Amino acid sequence: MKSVAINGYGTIGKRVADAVAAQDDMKVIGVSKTRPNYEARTAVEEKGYDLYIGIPERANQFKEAGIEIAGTVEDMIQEADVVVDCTPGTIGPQNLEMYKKAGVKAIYQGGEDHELTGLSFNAISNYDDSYGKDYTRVVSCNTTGLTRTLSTIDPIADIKKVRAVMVRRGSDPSEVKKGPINSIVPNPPKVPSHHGPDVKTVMEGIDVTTMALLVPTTLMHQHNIMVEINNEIETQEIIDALEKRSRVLVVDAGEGLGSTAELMEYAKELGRNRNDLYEIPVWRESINVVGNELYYMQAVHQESDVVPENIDAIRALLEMESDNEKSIAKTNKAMGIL
Ligand SMILES: NC(=O)C1=CN([C@@H]2O[C@H](COP(=O)(O)OP(=O)(O)OC[C@H]3O[C@@H](n4cnc5c(N)ncnc54)[C@H](O)[C@@H]3O)[C@@H](O)[C@H]2O)C=CC1
Ligand SMILES: O=C(OP(=O)(O)O)[C@H](O)COP(=O)(O)O
Repeated sequence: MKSVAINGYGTIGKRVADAVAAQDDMKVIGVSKTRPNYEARTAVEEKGYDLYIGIPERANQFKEAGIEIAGTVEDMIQEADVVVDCTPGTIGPQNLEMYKKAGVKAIYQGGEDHELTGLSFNAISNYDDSYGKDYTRVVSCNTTGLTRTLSTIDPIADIKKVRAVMVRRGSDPSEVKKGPINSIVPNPPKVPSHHGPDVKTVMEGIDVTTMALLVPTTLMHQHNIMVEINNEIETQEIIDALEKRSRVLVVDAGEGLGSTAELMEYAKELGRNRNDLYEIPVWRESINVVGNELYYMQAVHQESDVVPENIDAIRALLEMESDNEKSIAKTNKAMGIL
């Protein structure tokens, strides 16, 4: 049983904690917060996690709020085999020295640059690269979505180049101070966005360029993907491959799943923890091979698709399972992923 610490208990961290707790070969030894808010309280009182604080000077604030703490982040990581760093992008790099000093392995998230760890992770495309290593980075939610479908398509279609337009959610549901609320914003306004270069960190040699914009929605990103392919292939072969791939769902707009809102409603029907949709839904009607070009559209539940990837990254770093498909299957089973 391996011991996992989760540093930063926000959108991603709280989901990673629950996903770790659902596995039979690893356990949560602590989670961390910087403020005594409702997430800190539920972590302790509802979930039963030991809570550590990221800013030691704030111990009194937790005491005054009546939220029990077990120590500081430095204390937490002493006991861990691996720490999953789910702090915001600006904090993560500062933590690396602390992890090195404590001799603990660490997994970062997609808000960090690839250069921080020199290694990035996706369970389907490059699990082996992180096997036994000290530090890796699970690529961002959008990059994970692109990588899952492209690495399923490449072996049968032989991808020549990819061009994608990424429609990104403006903010997460609880981010009340972020927008846009009445605008479509090229973001970044320059091309490429970070997603194309990021896919290259987990799919060596792929030619992929992306452009991105923000829209006023809080749940799900949406991708429009154009792929030039070398192999002659039928549309149905692409559909079959995507249907076989776990963590990817071919969905029918005609069955009432024609929008991101309906997909999130579908996730509620599935009865998942927090109504999460860990899989990447691809609209069946959009999948179309025309000559040497493949077109498709997909969506990404930004809060959850990277969560199972973090579990597989733990198994890779700690050499708990050498076969990526076995780790993926084990994670999927524990989390009820299709
Ligand atoms: N929200 C999303 O849609 C996704 C986020 N990511 C990445 O995951 C990472 C975390 O993002 P979120 O969970 O959205 O952020 P968040 O803001 O929801 O949560 C961050 C957590 O870190 C805590 N924190 C802040 N400073 C800290 C410190 N010094 N020590 C310990 N904890 C500290 C905060 O209190 C908060 O609990 C980022 O790299 C982000 O880019 C990746 C995929 C999707
Ligand atoms: O990794 C994400 O998106 P991204 O892949 O578009 O950077 C997450 O949705 C977090 O994005 P944010 O850093 O804008 O909150």
